[in-house]
Amino acid sequence: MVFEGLAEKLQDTFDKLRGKGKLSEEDVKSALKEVRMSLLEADVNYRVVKDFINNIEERAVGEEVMESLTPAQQVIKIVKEELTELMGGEHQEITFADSPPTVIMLVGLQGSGKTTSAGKLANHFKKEGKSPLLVAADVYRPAAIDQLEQLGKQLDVDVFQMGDENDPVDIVKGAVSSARSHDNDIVIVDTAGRLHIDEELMDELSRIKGAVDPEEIMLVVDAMTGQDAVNVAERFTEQLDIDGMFMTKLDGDARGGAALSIREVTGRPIKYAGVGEKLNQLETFHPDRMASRILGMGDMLSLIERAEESFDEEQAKELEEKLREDEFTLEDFLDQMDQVRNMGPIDEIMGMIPGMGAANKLKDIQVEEEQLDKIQAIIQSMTEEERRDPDIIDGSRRRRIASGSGTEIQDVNRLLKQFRQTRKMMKQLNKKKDKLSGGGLPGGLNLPF
Ligand SMILES: Nc1nc2c(ncn2[C@@H]2O[C@H](COP(=O)(O)OP(=O)(O)OP(=O)(O)O)[C@@H](O)[C@H]2O)c(=O)[nH]1
Repeated sequence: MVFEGLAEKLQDTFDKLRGKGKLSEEDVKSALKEVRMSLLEADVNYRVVKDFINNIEERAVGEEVMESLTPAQQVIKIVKEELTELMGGEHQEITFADSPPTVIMLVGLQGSGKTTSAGKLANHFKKEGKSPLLVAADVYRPAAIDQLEQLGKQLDVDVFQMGDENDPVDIVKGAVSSARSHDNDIVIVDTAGRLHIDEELMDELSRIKGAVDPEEIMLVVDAMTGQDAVNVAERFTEQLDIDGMFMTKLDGDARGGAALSIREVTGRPIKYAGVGEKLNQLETFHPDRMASRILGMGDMLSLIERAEESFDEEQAKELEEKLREDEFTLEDFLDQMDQVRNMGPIDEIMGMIPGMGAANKLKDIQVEEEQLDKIQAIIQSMTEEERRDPDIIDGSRRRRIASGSGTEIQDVNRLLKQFRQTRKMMKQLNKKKDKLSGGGLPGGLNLPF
């Protein structure tokens, strides 16, 4: 889960503070000492931690907070505000061109996730109704061109390429004029990466920048590389004057050192985050929501957005219809489960629900994940007919399904019972909803478990 280790420690510190009632200056100072340690252990840049703690101390150790009715809450509120500020305050949008196309140039080291992120951005903008063009400007790694072509096919997005024998500057120029004539309003350029920053790479990127004057130079950095990512970002900012960052692999970053330091060190904000390998696993980066998640206060807005990225509008409508007509089958149950799992690991999803965030409450989630695997295996072991009409599943069929899925007969029984209850509940919920609003459940959020 994103920032799992850090979140757990900070939440422990604040739980202790909450338990105290009245706070002394000493209490606040010792809590801040713990916060400081946790941030350093999370690999946050030393200078950043120092300023951060000083700012909080200045605001928190004073009469106003100490004398308030809820001093612990006040301290936590200040920490949340400062964490938000640390990550850049308000979410920063990319700059769109007055007259399209908007050119987004993705830069970064090899393996940072540039090509995948280009695909994610194209998918994201397409869902917003735009018409993106992906540009293959990495001519040194022929596989990168193929990879982009594949992504384009998968997403049904246009790809511009001129093979690997042309100058990237000419390719990008060609792409921009092609976008103009084909009404592509966003051009996403996948540039070459190197293992290390070198003059040749920077020179090429500068030439592309000079030739097409992109609205947005976005550095793709890998969160898992911690302070190395921060150093890379510093160099790219100095040499190329980047506008913002796409931080990848945040899903695997339990510490959070790069995400928490990079804006303060470079002065450039994170605009998007990658939270998985799949193309819908992109998050618009909102510092306040991220701070809220770290402090265990949940993040419903990102959860809803993630659902919107993952759920297919058409499927949602179909499902709603089925629920209404009472035709919801185990097949649909399985589809829904797939879609929910598509949103990301269950612990991460749960962490976005207010009150569920406390990382220590999420320890059981691993078990939940196994439970979901089991359910999936059971349904997959049924025949099509059984999935459509579970009432025909008698004793001997149950035995067959259990052995086919490597589960116990009780597991099959439990699932069938749960399914019947869900169906009943959905029907009632739909009736109520109909009465209240004359409409069905909101698209895509009909979770059957
Ligand atoms: N878990 C996770 N993996 C990611 C994410 N973004 C990219 N990856 C993975 O990181 C690896 C490298 O991604 P690429 O997109 O090929 O990297 P690249 O920067 O284009 O590489 P070069 O073309 O060599 O410069 C792939 O295995 C991706 O699936 C992310 O947000 N989370």
